[in-house]
Amino acid sequence: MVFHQSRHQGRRTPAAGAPPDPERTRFFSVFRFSGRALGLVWQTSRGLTLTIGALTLVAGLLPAGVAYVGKWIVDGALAAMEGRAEAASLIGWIALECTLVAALAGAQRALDVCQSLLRAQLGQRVNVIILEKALRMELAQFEDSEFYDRLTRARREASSRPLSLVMRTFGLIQNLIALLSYGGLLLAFSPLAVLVLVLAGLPAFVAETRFSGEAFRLFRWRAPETRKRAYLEMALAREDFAKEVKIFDLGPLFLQRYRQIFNDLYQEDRNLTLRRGFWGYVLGLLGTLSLYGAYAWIGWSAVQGALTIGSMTMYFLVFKQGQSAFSAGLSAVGGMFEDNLYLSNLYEFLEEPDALPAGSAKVGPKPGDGVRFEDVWFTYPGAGEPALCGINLHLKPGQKLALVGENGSGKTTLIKLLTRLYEVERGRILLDGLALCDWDRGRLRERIGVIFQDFVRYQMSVGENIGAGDVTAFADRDRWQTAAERGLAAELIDRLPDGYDTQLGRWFHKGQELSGGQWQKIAVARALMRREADILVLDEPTAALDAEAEARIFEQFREMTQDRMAILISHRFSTVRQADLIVVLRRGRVMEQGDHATLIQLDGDYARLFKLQAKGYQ
Ligand SMILES: Nc1ncnc2c1ncn2[C@@H]1O[C@H](COP(=O)(O)OP(=O)(O)OP(=O)(O)O)[C@@H](O)[C@H]1O
Repeated sequence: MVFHQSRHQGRRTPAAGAPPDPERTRFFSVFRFSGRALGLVWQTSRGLTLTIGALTLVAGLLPAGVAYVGKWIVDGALAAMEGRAEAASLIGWIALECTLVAALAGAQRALDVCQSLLRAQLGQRVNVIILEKALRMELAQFEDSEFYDRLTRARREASSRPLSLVMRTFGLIQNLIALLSYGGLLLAFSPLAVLVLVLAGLPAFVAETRFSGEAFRLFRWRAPETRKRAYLEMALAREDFAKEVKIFDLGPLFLQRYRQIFNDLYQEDRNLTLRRGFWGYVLGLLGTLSLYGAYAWIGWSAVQGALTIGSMTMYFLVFKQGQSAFSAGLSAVGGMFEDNLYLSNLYEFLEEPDALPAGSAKVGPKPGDGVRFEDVWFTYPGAGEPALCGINLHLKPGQKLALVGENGSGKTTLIKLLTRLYEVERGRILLDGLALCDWDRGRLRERIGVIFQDFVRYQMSVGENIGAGDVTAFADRDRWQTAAERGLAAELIDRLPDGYDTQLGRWFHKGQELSGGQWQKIAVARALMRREADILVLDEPTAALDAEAEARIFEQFREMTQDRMAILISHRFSTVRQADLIVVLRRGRVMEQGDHATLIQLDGDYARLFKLQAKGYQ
């Protein structure tokens, strides 16, 4: 964890007199996502999208109708009071008004219902799109913290934003329709009144748009802080951290950092919220002033006899509602701007390049040639030094290779390249005479069974933990059993309360925790699920096993892999010495290679380390 780094690093704070803010020039371009969001919603549910469209139209038109009928009711009542008309004629207008209001309420409620249904479907759809994309990406991308931020940002907000954008678009249309119909009514009074209505709402809109852009920039800048906070929350609240956090009494320190990050973020939030609130109020006042100005004007016209009382009440209502429709429309535009900004995160993530395309070969030109590393170089993204430098190796079918070397010498990296989790930077790795990148990805995976030292402890049943080694037999109980027996896990599984159905881990109800060595046995069984694999790789799988279990596993392993290739990474020389080929790595280079006898004779690194360990047992 690196916390000392300044949180303002890499930020662009707009300075006075600075060249045009790129964020601002992006103001209009961000609207490019509106179409894509609409497309997404349309593909999610055409029926719901169409229904929402129709309801929007109805809900937009009805309010003006309500205002208009209101005028007839007031005028009718006045005429009846003055004896100019029958009071009974009012009933028809009132019934119509009642119907219109009921229809409007119905349309609004139906809109809410459709929106809820669409929200659930769309949230799921966007999450699936994000996860599918994540599956297509390279491991290296996951290890890049900026990529991880993009993924987190996309996941955090993007599932709700497309719907929000579409609902706001519909809301905007609804308000525009309402506004046009109000405008139509108000025009009969005075075109100037329409202009006042429009102008009074503009400043609030400009301010709102500005603030929402600012809120978005805060959101983006904060991704690293948010990640740190999430990490600290995890370290403080998760069971697998609890042991160390308690023993080392790290809780108060972590909590203090957690608070500090919040305080920094809160300062910025508070600032923005206060400014937003202040300007919202001041500019909103302008609207209130124009409303009462218009009331005075309309009232004065009625007093002058230019308007009937019914028309006066209608214009009052129309102006008031027109104003709220206008500001609702404008804030919908502001919200759309914000939604677009957030959606740009989603599309930015989705536009990340996929993993490099693989070839389609299912067999190589030299079957039986085994694995060759030819002058292989590799540097981790962002690392100063290469992790592997000019590796040359040849492993033939039936041969067992042991990789030894100090920590960080490149053993695991070599396996990651062999399994194509990373691409070689220079040189090539050949299987049966064909470069790995030309192999069909699925075929390559079938041929290699691997278990890494940091294997995953799936919070699933024991059987599924083993079955994960071969998805085609994920639920095949016979295969679980065979693999478990070979991995020496069968005995421990039999002692578990529900055998292969025992839930492992502590996340779920009745979860059973295993010891480190027991988990390793399960992991070894997982690697042994790959019956078809002719290259088996065990990256320090036995570090937590007792000596007897280790010896038995390797015996099994040798038997199983008689005609296959096996690669073993281990710091235990008692196991390593049995390999046909031992490769000693140091700082990414092959220092020595040969079998045990040759290397002992060479009297180099291997011989020194071997003797050191042997001495420990004397
Ligand atoms: N994901 C990564 N990103 C950047 N550098 C890495 C990454 N993984 C390993 N390295 C670096 O690459 C070098 C080789 O690491 P590797 O994991 O291959 O060592 P190893 O020989 O397997 O070590 P160990 O015996 O400790 O498991 C190390 O210097 C390490 O710091």
